[in-house]
Amino acid sequence: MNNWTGRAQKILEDSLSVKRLFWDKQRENILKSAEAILNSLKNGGKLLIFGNGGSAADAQHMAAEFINRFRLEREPLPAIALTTDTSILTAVANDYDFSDVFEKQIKALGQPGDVALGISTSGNSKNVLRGLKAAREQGLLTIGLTGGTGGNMASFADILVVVPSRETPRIQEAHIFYIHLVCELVEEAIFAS
Ligand SMILES: O=C(CO)[C@@H](O)[C@H](O)[C@H](O)[C@H](O)COP(=O)(O)O
Ligand SMILES: [Zn+2]
Repeated sequence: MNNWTGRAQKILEDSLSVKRLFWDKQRENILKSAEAILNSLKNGGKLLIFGNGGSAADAQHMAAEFINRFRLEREPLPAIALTTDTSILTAVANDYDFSDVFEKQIKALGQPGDVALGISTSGNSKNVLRGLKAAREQGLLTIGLTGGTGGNMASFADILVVVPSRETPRIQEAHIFYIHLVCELVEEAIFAS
C-alpha cells in the first residue's frame, strides 16, 4: 500500500496556509469586490462569471448559488456563467477563435452596472482577458480572481483579487473559499433581517 499520509498532510497544510495568507494579504480586495457585487445586485445589476477548466466549474458553481440559494431561503439573485452553452462556445470557437468565447457573450448580455467576474489562476487566459476588456469597455465593473503574479489581469480588472501561490490547485482551493465567502456575505446583506 502507498504511504500517502505524509504527502497528503503536506498538501493539506499548504492548502490551509495559502487560504490564511490569501485572507491576510487580500482582505481589502476580497471585501471590496463582495461590496461591488452587492451594490450591483441591489441596483438591478447582474453577475457574469467566466473561466476555463476548473475555473469554468467555479463560475457555474457560483451562478448556481446565486440563482438557487446559498444558506437562506430567499428569492433568486441574477448570475450567469458564460461557460455552459456548448452551442455558443463551439460556434464562436469554430467560426472565430476560442479567445472570443467570453467577449461575444459579454457584448451580448452585459449592461452598464453589471459585474463581470473573470477567473484565471494564471491571469493569462486570453479568452478571460478579452472578456474582462469587453466588459470594462461596456461599462461593467470588472473583477479579476487570479493567483501568483496576477498575470495580465491587472490591466483589465477594476478590482484584482490575487491568491498568493504559484500552485494552480492551491489557488483554485482558495478561489472556492472566496466564492463561498462572497455568496454568504452578499446573501446575508440582502436577505438576513
Ligand atoms: O482545474 C484545473 C487544474 O487544477 C485545470 O482544469 C485548469 O483550470 C485548466 O488547465 C485551465 O485551462 C487553466 O487556466 P487558467 O486558470 O490559467 O486561466
Ligand atoms: Zn483543478
